[in-house]
Amino acid sequence: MTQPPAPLPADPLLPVRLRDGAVSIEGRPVLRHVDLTVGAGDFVALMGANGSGKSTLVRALTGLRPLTAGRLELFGTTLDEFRSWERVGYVPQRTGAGSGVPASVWEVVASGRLTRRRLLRPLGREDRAAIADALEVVGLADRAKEGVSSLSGGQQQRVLIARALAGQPELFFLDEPTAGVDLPNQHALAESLGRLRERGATIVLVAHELGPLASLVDRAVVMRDGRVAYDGPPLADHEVHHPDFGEAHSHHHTAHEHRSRHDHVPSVSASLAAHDHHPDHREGRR
Ligand SMILES: Nc1ncnc2c1ncn2[C@@H]1O[C@H](COP(=O)(O)OP(=O)(O)OP(=O)(O)O)[C@@H](O)[C@H]1O
Repeated sequence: MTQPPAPLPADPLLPVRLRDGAVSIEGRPVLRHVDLTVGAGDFVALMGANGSGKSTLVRALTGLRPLTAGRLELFGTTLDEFRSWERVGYVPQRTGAGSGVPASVWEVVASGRLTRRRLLRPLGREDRAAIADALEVVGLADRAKEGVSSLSGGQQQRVLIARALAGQPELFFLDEPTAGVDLPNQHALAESLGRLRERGATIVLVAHELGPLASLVDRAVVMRDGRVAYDGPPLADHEVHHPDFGEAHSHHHTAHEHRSRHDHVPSVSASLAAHDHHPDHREGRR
């Protein structure tokens, strides 16, 4: 008989703590026995093959997909009781963000301010400043008036990030922000995320390959078949996709262990480090 996990003392300093999490979809187990702790200021990459459960895990961590078992706490509060959603930003997988939507870049980013605004109040000075700042961070301040659909895929991705940013969350989840994004825009994205990280944000993102993000990531969590197969310093992209990859690499850390490991150097081949990028290479920059 399996015992439910005993609750640990709440730790409001931990943005995410999932213990023995499971998700079943239509009776099929998609996540099993997932333990994941994310400390304040961590930059975690969720990696793994297609269908390994990365997106489902992110949805579970944002409360969008209910856990069928386990215990999830955000900032030390169990999901059932958690109300501070303004502290959490979520950038879903891009599905043609602007296609057919006649909204301007500014409008889309302003919509991310809704969680902070009081109901039916017009945007105040603080709201406008947060929107302008978010556009600045993603390098699209000069495109604010343009229609989202006129932007490239990579720029649309940055609009979505700015929308989440406008709400000034402390914890960001991004699902495959670099998917379908060309290399110059991946660099621009890495720069934006680097700025967020400098501000002390906690970032959890799904990535197939790290590319220009490699120099930012301080921990990789590799999913395999609905389980965490590896949790530790980033691996080179070819290691993650190696067919022999599996339990032998498993290396779970407790919150305490993790906090003491902040100074390790990512072992990823970071040949495309963000700082090598010249701003003129940014797509759409004028
Ligand atoms: N809404 C759904 N209905 C049915 N099955 C689903 C649903 N969402 C996910 N699954 C299944 O759960 C498994 C994990 O999917 P998930 O999207 O989490 O994987 P992933 O690692 O994010 O994959 P990808 O890299 O392709 O996005 C897959 O087998 C998928 O088919």
